Amino acid sequence: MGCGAGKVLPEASKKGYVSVVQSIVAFSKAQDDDEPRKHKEKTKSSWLATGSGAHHQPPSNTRQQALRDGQQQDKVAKYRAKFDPRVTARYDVKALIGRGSFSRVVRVEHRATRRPFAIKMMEVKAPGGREVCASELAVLRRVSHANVIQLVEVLQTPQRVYMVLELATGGELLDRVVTTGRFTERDATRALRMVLAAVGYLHGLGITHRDLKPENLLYYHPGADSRLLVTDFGLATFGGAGRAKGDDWSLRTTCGTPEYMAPEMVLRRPYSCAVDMWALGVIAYIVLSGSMPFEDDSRTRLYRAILRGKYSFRGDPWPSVSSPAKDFIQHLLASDPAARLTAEQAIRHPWVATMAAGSSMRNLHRSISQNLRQRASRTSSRCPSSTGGLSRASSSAGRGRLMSLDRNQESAHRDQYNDT
Ligand SMILES: Nc1ncnc2c1ncn2[C@@H]1O[C@H](COP(=O)(O)OP(=O)(O)OP(=O)(O)O)[C@@H](O)[C@H]1O
Repeated sequence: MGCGAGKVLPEASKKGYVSVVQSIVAFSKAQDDDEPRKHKEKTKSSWLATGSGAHHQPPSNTRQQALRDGQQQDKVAKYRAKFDPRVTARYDVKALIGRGSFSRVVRVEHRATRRPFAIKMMEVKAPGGREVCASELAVLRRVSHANVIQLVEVLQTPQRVYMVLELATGGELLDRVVTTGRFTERDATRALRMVLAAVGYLHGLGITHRDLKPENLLYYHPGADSRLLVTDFGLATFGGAGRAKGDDWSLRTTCGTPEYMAPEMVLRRPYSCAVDMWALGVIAYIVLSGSMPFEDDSRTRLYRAILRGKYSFRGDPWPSVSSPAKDFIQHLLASDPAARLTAEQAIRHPWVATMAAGSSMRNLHRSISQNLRQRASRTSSRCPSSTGGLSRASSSAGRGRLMSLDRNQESAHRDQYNDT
């Protein structure tokens, strides 16, 4: 999922939006370690770890556990030292949650209130960092919705921006699918309704997310009644969604994660917020089956499959999945963006609206988990450095998040894939 070399920057933040940020502290000077970051490393758990991942393995003895605890403490101390003292005066850094392409995310506690938060520290001096940060901030300052991660405060230095965010402790969407032991179409609709509510809200504000995928959907808390939150607005942009119907075709930058990219984006045609709805179709397919509708080691073949709209409902658990669920996916994975469901229409689709009334009791958990594990072991045998997770595995295979293709690659790219 990491943004590799060759990225083109997203649009800079737009002015004129009212900020929901409670306070902004602009620091005049800052300490900076400027440590070069060679690769993205995530330390949090993933659904894969229920099978073979290191993060979930039980300690073989207490000495090893103590060693691990010590290592974790060292890491926290290291991260704490990287934070500007004015930030640590306000927030106590408790644990490292993960790292993104331009960011480190830590769990913190507000010293005065003892309330927990996440701080996403972004390197604005890194190439591309300023733009990603500006996009994310522009969007986060504008939004306030139960299913969208909430920005609480922004602290900044010349080198870094510290976004204080509400803390999501419930794990990623697929973690929950795997760990609950029971997963039905009703559960899938429950999750998708929350995502659709968020996406409908964003599109209504004229915001296109452009990187919707299961890893960017986090549960607020571990309980069964938790809200699901859309996160990671680094590629989000204003435009393409002005009328919330996907008829504002003003976006052009090719970006996102290849497996989730809509055909019009693959073709580098002007696109709209309908690209988010395609990504939701991919997410729905994954959530119901544990497999990807479009997947290939070769980026060329992957894009061709996307352009052909070539996916199938073969193999487990598809025979057990209801026709309305498949119909829902088909209306999102519609090659013609104008024919694709909008968020508003998707939430009214009979499968979603009835919460899969006709098929809610079938337990799909076993097949989904099996497919996820099989995919993970296939990926890790091809690229042993993979730490697991759908996108992380993809990333190791060289198919992580893209910001854009170079302008001069544009026509060659279109010729290469537009052969269907
Ligand atoms: N508010 C939050 N609460 C809990 N965990 C979070 C929060 N925000 C981000 N994370 C986690 O922190 C990690 C890093 O997230 P971040 O958004 O910085 O990068 P990313 O999306 O993983 O990578 P990239 O920047 O390449 O897209 C992820 O594992 C993410 O799930």
